[in-house]
Amino acid sequence: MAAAASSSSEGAKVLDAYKNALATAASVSAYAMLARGMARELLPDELRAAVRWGASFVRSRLGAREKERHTIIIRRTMEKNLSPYDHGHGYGPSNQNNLFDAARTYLATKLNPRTMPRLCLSHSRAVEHDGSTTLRLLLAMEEGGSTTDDFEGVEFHWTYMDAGGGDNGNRGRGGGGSESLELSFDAEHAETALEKYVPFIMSTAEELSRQDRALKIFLNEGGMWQGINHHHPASFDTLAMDPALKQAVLDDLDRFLKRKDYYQRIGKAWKRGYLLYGPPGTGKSSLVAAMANHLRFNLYDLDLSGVYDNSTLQRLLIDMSNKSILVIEDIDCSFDTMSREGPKATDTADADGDNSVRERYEYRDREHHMGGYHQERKITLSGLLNFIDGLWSTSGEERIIIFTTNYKDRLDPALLRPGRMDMHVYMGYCGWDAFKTLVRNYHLLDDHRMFPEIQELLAVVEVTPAEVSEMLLRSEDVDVALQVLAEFLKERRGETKESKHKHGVAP
Ligand SMILES: Nc1ncnc2c1ncn2[C@@H]1O[C@H](COP(=O)(O)OP(=O)(O)OP(=O)(O)O)[C@@H](O)[C@H]1O
Repeated sequence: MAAAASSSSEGAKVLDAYKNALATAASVSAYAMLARGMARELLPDELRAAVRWGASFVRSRLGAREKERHTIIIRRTMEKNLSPYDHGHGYGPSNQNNLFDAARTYLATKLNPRTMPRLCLSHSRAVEHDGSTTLRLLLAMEEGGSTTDDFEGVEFHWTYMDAGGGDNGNRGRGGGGSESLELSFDAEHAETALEKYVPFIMSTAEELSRQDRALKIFLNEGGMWQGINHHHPASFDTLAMDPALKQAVLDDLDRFLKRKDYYQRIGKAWKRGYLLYGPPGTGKSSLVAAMANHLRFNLYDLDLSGVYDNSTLQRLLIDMSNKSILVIEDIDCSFDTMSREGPKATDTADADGDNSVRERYEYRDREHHMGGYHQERKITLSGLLNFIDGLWSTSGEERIIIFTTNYKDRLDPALLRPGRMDMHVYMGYCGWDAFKTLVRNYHLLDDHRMFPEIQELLAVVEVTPAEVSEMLLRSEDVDVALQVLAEFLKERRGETKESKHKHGVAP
């Protein structure tokens, strides 16, 4: 009985001790919570940081050692003495840290408004290389906000800090000196961060800005470029042309974009030349627009009749921005085939005393009436080609030059020489594949009972995509439109037969 009493009092003691321990634990955690709350309210930032450091130090001594972390601070503006462009003029746009802008543009694609409860949204006006502006909507983190990005299996942690307090995204360029982005990662990944991740951010941001940019077309007037917005709807999807050729052009453009290092390594100007040829109305201009839209490059449409000497041409070429396309349409009309070189004394008349050669040179040297006075036209094709080769090999990147012509056989051999134009693209009459693209564009149609008849007709009739487009647009009713097209093709077939018969050609 005594034993039983003693064991029950032992049990009560154990229970009491357990209860006490529980009460102590509860009050410790309550105090800890209370202390954390008070510390948040009362302690200054520096002291809180010191306490955090102390806690992490104790943790690292007591528990498993934490991995060492590194942090890179990317400030919005560079320190005065760090800016390579600052020559003591104080802060200005030259102090803008491009990496900050690039990181913000990149991070905007990583922020998810569905999962992140607080984000900033700004509508900013970005200034492009050519001085034009583009409006951009940008999501950004608010002060103290953070996000994690996974790159090649490594976690990169981003935090946005603003010692000046908020107002994210509404500052003018050069303002916001207290803003920064902090990039932290495990120390062992420092190399990946600097050598891969940061360059990846820069190139991704550049690509994103390129996609955003409003395109422009510049025309030369009075020796200067005048730009207007370029909203041509042509795309490689809507372009009616041989599918294999279309793919080859697309692949060539994409390869060109990716080859900066390659061009640098082989010491060649980062440029590419295309010669587009074919009858009128086969889509050469449409292809130029599709290329500009695909690359998001501005177009510079050079009208050589407005360029009177090589120095004007040189200025125009120098004034072009990078990532642009220079187009010279109907190149066969811009130069006489013999005007490539200057006239030599012996060339002024040919062996028979015929003056035709001289006359042809005179095309080049003919005086042009310009604004009330006469000026000699001195621009030559060799001048043009040399300027382009020379200038672009020393300045300018990602340049494309496109010549178009309806008559390739009339072109100067200098232009057709291998290596001069990288790709010759023939834009031909409307074939079956091109027709299917057009009918899909205009009538959202992939099949129709009249297709076999039209396919047969297209195999024997020379008709341009422009003519087919016109017939397809005659009616919104696809049955009527296809009927109109079939009639047109039959008529053209009849004309062709008649003409062959007249000229004694076997049909
Ligand atoms: N291959 C094509 N794909 C889609 N549409 C085309 C094509 N070819 C012509 N078109 C239509 O015809 C119109 C005129 O074509 P475009 O100006 O591109 O031809 P072009 O070959 O440049 O003619 P030109 O030699 O007379 O300048 C275009 O606006 C477009 O609507």
